[in-house]
Parts: sequence; C-alpha cells; structure tokens
Amino acid sequence: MRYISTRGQTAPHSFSDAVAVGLAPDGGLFLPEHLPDLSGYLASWERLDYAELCVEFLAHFATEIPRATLSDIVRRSYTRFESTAIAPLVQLDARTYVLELFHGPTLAFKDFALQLLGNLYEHQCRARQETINVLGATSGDTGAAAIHGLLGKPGTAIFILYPDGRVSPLQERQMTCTGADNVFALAIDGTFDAAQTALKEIFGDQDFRTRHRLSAVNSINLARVLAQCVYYLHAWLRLPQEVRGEAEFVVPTGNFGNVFAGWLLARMGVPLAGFKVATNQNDILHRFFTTGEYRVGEVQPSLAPSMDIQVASNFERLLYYQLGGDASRLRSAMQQFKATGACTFEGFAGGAFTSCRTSDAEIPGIMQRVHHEFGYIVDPHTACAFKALNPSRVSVVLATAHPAKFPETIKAAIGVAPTHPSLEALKARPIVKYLVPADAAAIRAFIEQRAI
Ligand SMILES: N[C@@H](CCOP(=O)(O)O)C(=O)O
Repeated sequence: MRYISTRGQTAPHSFSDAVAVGLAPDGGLFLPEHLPDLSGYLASWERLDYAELCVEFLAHFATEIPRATLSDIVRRSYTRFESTAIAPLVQLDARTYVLELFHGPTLAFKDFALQLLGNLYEHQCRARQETINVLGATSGDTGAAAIHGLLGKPGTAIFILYPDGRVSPLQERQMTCTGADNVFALAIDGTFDAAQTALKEIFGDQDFRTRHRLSAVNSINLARVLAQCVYYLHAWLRLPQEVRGEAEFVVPTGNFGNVFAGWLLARMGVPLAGFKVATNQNDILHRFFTTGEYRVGEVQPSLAPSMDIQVASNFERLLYYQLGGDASRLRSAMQQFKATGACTFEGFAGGAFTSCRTSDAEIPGIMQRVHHEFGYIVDPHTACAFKALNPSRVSVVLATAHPAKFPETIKAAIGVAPTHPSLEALKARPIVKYLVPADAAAIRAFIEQRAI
C-alpha cells in the first residue's frame, strides 16, 4: 500500500515514510492510494480482542512491516490501558451506548493512536539507526498522550506547543510534570489555531524538517487516523447485530480527526450507519454541516478546551474525497480558505454527517441530566455529544476523556469532583514549561537548540 498527498504534489510514500514525516512535503495530508474492502473480513473478526483486531486492520495498511513485528508493536501499545476491554462499550439504556475511550495512560482517546505511534517511532529509529524529533500542537489532550507515548523511548525528543492558560490545569500537568529530559512543553501566547499554523509553517520548511528528521504527531499524521478507525470497528462488532445497521456514532470533535476515522472506516465497507459531529461553541464544523460554508471564526475559550479549535485539519481529507480525489480543486479550495478565511461547498452538507453545537451555558445542564438519567458522569467534551441524541435511532456516544481531567467543571455541575490516582500523583511534581511566542521562527530556534 502506498500513500498519496491530498494536494497531489508529493510522490507516493510507503507507510513507514508517511508516518515518519507526518505532513506531506507539499503541505497536504497523506491518504492511502486506495482503500481496502473489509466487508469480507467482518464475520471472522467478531471474536478478536482489541489488539488482535488492530493487527488485522493495520496489516492492510502497514504492508511493509513484517506481520510478527506489527503484532509485537500493537500488543505493546495496549498494555497500559486500565480496562481489559481497552475500549469498553457501556450500555446506558435500550438506545444509548457509550464507547469509553479514556482508559489509556493519559485518560483520553488520543492514547489509542499515540501509544501505537510511539512504538512505531521506536521501531523506525531502531530499524533506520536514526533519531527522530516529534513536533505537535495541542489544545489539551494530544500533547499529554503524545508525550506519554514517547516517554523513555531512546532516540526521540518531543516538542509540544499548547496555548498557555487555555488547557485544564491537569492537562497541563500531564505535559509538564514528566521529569523527562527529552520532553519540551512549549506554552505559547496564542490559541491552538495559532500553534497549529506555526507548526504547519515549520513543516513547510523542508530543509529544517529534513535536517531534524521532524515528524508530526497530530492527526495530520495518517497513523493517528488509522489507529482510531479500530475502536469504531471494535465497537460496531460489539453492538447487537440487530442495531448495527442503525447506530449513529456521536463524536465530540475539534480537529475532525476522530469522526473522520469513523467515516473513513465506513468507506472501507464496514457499514457504520451515520455520524453526528458534536462541537462546543467553537462551531465551524457544525456551521459547515448545516450550511455548507466553512468559515473561520475567533476561537472562544470554553469548558471543553480540547475542542477550542476553528481550523479543523482533517477537514482537508474529507474534502479530498468529496471532490472526487481532484487534488487541483482541493489546492484551490485550500488556497481560497487561507486567503479569505472561508469556502463554500455546494451539496456537501448532510450526507453521512449530522451535527450539533453546545455552548458553555449548556454543558453543566447536560452533565446534570446525564448524571440524573443514567447515573453516569461525563467530561465536558463528551457532554457536548449528549446534547440531543436522536430518539429514533440507537446512539453510540464516544466518551473522549476521563471526567477526572476536568474536576472543577464537573464539581460545579453535579457537586462531585471525580479523581484519578495518576492525576493526583502529578500534583506534587514540579512543572517544567517553556514560554515561547506563537511564532514559527521563535519555535524553530527553540527546536534548533534542543533537537537530538
Ligand atoms: N483536540 C486536540 C487538538 C489536536 O488534535 P489532533 O487530534 O489533531 O491531535 C488536543 O486535545 O490537543
């Protein structure tokens, strides 16, 4: 299997090379040259455990990695999850399921891909006898998960940009209290979008990225999206047969990577029936799915900070498919968006996606309702997905973060502050962070001095 860029100006890459660089050199995002048809495998995958299923799935994509090596990488990636089911599917009532994606080491769905990506990087460093410098931007959860995917991995250094003061205190501690000397948490004076823009500019500097063997750890890296396909597949296989054809997956999302993974899986012949995109008050995706206009707005800090994003990276991948794989039209659309901050796509709204928007004023009330109705505690991101489940179909809500990451918001809503031992342990450790302007040149200079 080879990987092509959405912008059509990069030679096809192998899986390992696409993972190693993350963002395509022409500024586009990698996608598989063709998608496998998985429909014929589903019956035989019914009884596989999470790691077994992940190996079967990834074997269609990581085609140059020997099967035994892939299997070893995958198995090691899911040993640090607290639930033996890895991604338990919890039934709340006849029509409502929750897919709990917060049992990994940093208590967020990002662990599913970033534990794996850490092991893929390690494999690559060993196989190529090279070091790698990883760069990511985070609005809260990616940074912690990326750092914990790489902790203790020789030959790697990791640089994470995050908006200073705009992630939750515990999210910040997960990134800044590791004590590791290959981890650099850069608190920037700007929004997540500013961090992501600076990151893309740095990846646009071919000389710099080649010299430092720079890799992208955000969901612009296709390995992230592919790893996330697996939990949809796992959940779909665990739904009762009679509801599989109608279940709508309701997905809190900011950068569009999470819900895009489910949609991509559906294109591979796994009959997932539909997706609801759940945004917070940063609602560019909701506006797009309801009007067809993709227009950037001001980032508004919210109670669900990991989704405080206006420019959703993976939207480009969806657009590529919706434009029939026409890279030249895609390039024009992205240029127009960059120049004017807006683009309209006739006939795109709807389809497999519905959407909803939840304001900060609504989040506490939703948390109270879910707690009261089901005795279940949701974090503020997952609360956005519970805004308005469709009563006429089965919903599978993706619970993207552990409630203990947001104790203040939850205490204010339901009077109980959830805790988790791994987060409590962080409170005694010193914070190490670097204050840097939201400026590509300053960040480049920082990396230049510390890259391995
Ligand atoms: N929600 C994210 C923002 C980055 O998204 P990613 O999925 O592209 O890494 C976060 O928590 O950092």
